[in-house]
Amino acid sequence: MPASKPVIRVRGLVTRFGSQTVHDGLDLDVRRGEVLGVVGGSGTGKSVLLKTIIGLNRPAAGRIEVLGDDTAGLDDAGRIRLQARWGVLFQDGALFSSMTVAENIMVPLKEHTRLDPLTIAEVARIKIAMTGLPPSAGAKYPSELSGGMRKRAGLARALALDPEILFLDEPTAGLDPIGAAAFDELIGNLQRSLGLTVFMVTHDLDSLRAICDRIAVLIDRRIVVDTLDALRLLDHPWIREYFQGPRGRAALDAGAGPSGIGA
Ligand SMILES: Nc1ncnc2c1ncn2[C@@H]1O[C@H](COP(=O)(O)OP(=O)(O)OP(=O)(O)O)[C@@H](O)[C@H]1O
Repeated sequence: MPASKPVIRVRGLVTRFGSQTVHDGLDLDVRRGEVLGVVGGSGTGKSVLLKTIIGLNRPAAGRIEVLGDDTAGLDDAGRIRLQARWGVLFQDGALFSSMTVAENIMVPLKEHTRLDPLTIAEVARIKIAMTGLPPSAGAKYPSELSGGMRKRAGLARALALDPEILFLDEPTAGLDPIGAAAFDELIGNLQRSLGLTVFMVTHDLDSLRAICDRIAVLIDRRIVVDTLDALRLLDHPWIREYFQGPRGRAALDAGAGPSGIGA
């Protein structure tokens, strides 16, 4: 794929639930290797956008291309092949509670590869180590882990198939500030070392500053996307309140932006 072609390309997206229109002609390009933070007021359709891009929600209109494939035009086999090229971490980790962490990580490997059981177990061990969990976490059930460890386990499962794109839905929600900062650092390190493209829905201003190259703001059922510094200058009431309010200023003035690829 040429470097200029976006990894995710959304055009004219319309999403409706009954009479409620959540997205109305939304356009978005996500560039290869960037960390895109998706923000917006509560109920503006951030999670629905993520779910629509990964095919869990059917749009009313519009076109979504992921890694060059028009997602609406895929047959079952094509969809399964594409799904193997992304990983998703939902807010609560979405782990299977009846399986150990290692077994959770093995699920996509068993579904999408023909690796032998010993290799699958070895890959699970590697993913556990990559996400900063102790080796002993592999044999534990999700209920035996802290919230932060559960997120790491969910991340390990999302990375099981060495995806090109990582979708994160509020990855630091529910973590204390130290846990959240450590998780941001982990995502940033993994993104750089693995060359991931990251689509991250978040409310966390610290995460935006720490690891996002660009920010997509859901406003008026569409998206405005730019660097943090450029967005902060925009004269829109929600953006002003979000970035220039006391919490925004405290978080964003605490340090410079990431040294990522920028706009
Ligand atoms: N399956 C569904 N059926 C009907 N309405 C839905 C469904 N999923 C989402 N919605 C509605 O779509 C809107 C956008 O929801 P979404 O979860 O994307 O918001 P969000 O921006 O992620 O909000 P928050 O920041 O509060 O999590 C909301 O009004 C929600 O009630």
